[in-house]
Amino acid sequence: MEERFVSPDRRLDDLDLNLRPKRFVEYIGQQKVKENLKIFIQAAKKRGESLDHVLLSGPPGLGKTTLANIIANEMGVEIKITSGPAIEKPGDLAAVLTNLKPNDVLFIDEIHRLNRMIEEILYPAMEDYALDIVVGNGPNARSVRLDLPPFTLVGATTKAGSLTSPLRDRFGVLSRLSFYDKEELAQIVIRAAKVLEVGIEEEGAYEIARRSRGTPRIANRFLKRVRDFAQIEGEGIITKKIAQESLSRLEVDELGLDRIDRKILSTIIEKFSGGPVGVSTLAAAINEEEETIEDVYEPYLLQLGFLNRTPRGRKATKLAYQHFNYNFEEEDSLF
Ligand SMILES: Nc1ncnc2c1ncn2[C@@H]1O[C@H](COP(=O)(O)OP(=O)(O)OP(=O)(O)O)[C@@H](O)[C@H]1O
Ligand SMILES: [Mg+2]
Repeated sequence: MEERFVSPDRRLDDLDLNLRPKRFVEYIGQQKVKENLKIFIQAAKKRGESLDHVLLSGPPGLGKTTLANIIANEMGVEIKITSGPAIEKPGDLAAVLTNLKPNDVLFIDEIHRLNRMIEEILYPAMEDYALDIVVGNGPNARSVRLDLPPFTLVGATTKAGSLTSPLRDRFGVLSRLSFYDKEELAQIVIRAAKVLEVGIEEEGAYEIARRSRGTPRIANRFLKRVRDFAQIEGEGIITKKIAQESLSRLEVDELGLDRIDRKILSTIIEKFSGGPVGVSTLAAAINEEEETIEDVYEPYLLQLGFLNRTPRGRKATKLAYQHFNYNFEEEDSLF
């Protein structure tokens, strides 16, 4: 299968766990989020308490899992990792909760995919560090309350809007990650190049940064491919020229858009006269999952100002027409 740099498939990255920053000093960017968390962590440690529950939201690959691990490291506690879809039965959650030690971090990835029944168990756990379980059945069934140690729930989601409000309200800290700017991404690439032990010129790092759609995961994936070109066809050092040539060969344009982005926009423009078109219709037209379009591709196209979300569907903007060399006709004015 063709390689997809934008893909949220995390298995690709797990091969390089050492690329993942372990402490705040190595975690580049997200200044506001970082500064706040640092203070909350210091204060919790000073009081000898657990950190308040933290919700991390933002598009794939911006560093939510990384940050969850850093929080545990900085607190000096252990992290237990699970995910919304992995917790199927109340017993699954009870097993995780009862294994926590005081002040530990419980990381629930894709927390918007928890089912309602599990959510209900989570509420008293988050609020009172208590687990209500039903023992016995039929007329003998009764509810027993078990005490849990104080702990920190760190939830991660690409869809903060899909969280139920009772769940969202139980988080004390809501941190929203945003796309990284070019300087930050260039720093991330330079740091990763050091870890991977490949030479890189600053201009080369910027060339990768510019095309990484504000996303560290994509920057690191590009870096690894460009490294191959540099080592086989170059002198082993990533220069601007090598970075440019290899990224064009990977069909990533100078804004970091790939074949799927181009397909999304050209379809809206050619087949749907620029939109509005509903995301399900669009997904069927280009043979992609609706969720992939919404979670993976759209956030960056919206950020670039190439796409508008309207109540009736997606519209391509003038900027998109211009970038892909289409003729843009202004909408008829009523006046
Ligand atoms: N601030 C950062 N500084 C340096 N590297 C980073 C930073 N954030 C993320 N990375 C790199 O990007 C990779 C992807 O980050 P991470 O897995 O934490 O993203 P995520 O937000 O959890 O994505 P998903 O929503 O798909 O789970 C990490 O393995 C790490 O190498
Ligand atoms: Mg993650």
